[in-house]
Amino acid sequence: MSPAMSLVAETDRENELPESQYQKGVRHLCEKGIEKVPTKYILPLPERPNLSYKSANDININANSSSYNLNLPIIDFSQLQGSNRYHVLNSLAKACEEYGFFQLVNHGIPNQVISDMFHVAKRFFELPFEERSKHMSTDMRSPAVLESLGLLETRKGAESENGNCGLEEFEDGSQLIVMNCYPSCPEPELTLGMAPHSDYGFLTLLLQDQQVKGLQIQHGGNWIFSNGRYKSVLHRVLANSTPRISVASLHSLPFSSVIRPAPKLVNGANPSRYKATDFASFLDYISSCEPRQKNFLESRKVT
Ligand SMILES: O=C(O)CCC(=O)C(=O)O
Ligand SMILES: [Fe+2]
Repeated sequence: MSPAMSLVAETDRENELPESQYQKGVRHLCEKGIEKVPTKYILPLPERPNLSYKSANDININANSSSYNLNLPIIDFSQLQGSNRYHVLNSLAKACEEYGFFQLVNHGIPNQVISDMFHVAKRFFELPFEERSKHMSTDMRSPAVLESLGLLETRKGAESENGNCGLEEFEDGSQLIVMNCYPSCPEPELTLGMAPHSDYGFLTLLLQDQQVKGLQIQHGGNWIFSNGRYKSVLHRVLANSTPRISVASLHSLPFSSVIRPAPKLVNGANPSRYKATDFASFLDYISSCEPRQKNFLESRKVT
């Protein structure tokens, strides 16, 4: 679409809704039967997904690979306990360093549990707005928080008394389950399902819709805990004319922990590249309007 044509598309929007309707979330807007993407969600041209041409920096992640898709490293979880452990651990480290993403197979989670999870998420999002909105809260410590897009269920472990950044701290760490609902979008080429962001924390396990694709990752971004060795990669989700649900389980240290590069990875030759940070700073950052590319880690870089 040429810039002139896009200008016409952006100014020719009828039936814009009152601001109060937007605060009720995108799913609510879609339930109202919108036929065009409201102006406030239309992205400037350079930030829109180019659905016919994928930039070399964008990598689509989905179950059935197409010509644009990168072959993601595959980690066989069942082999982690066997004689192949050393090899699998090496592949895991390489995947985290090179891509910041991998596909986990033979994880042992029963198919029934996975389909129940999707079923529960779907049932929740199908509830009337009045029911869903009972869970609306900005307090991340409440057991369930409804944001405009998804439902977060938070579980906070006991605080660790150990101040170092060893893996044992994760045993008492925090888990956040995010159920994302991407309703059918009338004009997927004008917007995104989820803006570019990097996840906070140690590891995100993502359960994706097998039928509807949308997740894209970009090369770049660094993860604070590893002092830049393992990446918390920038990723985004395309809008789609078919509704999509995903469930992300974010595993991290206790919410109150201060996170900094692991002392073992910092020395004279490799000085700390990131400022210490905590979960509250992350929440402040992602709820701020700028910048659009929400790479929290970049914002914590020592300049
Ligand atoms: O929906 C997806 O595939 C990704 C969701 C995501 O990036 C997130 O919840 O942080
Ligand atoms: Fe994410």
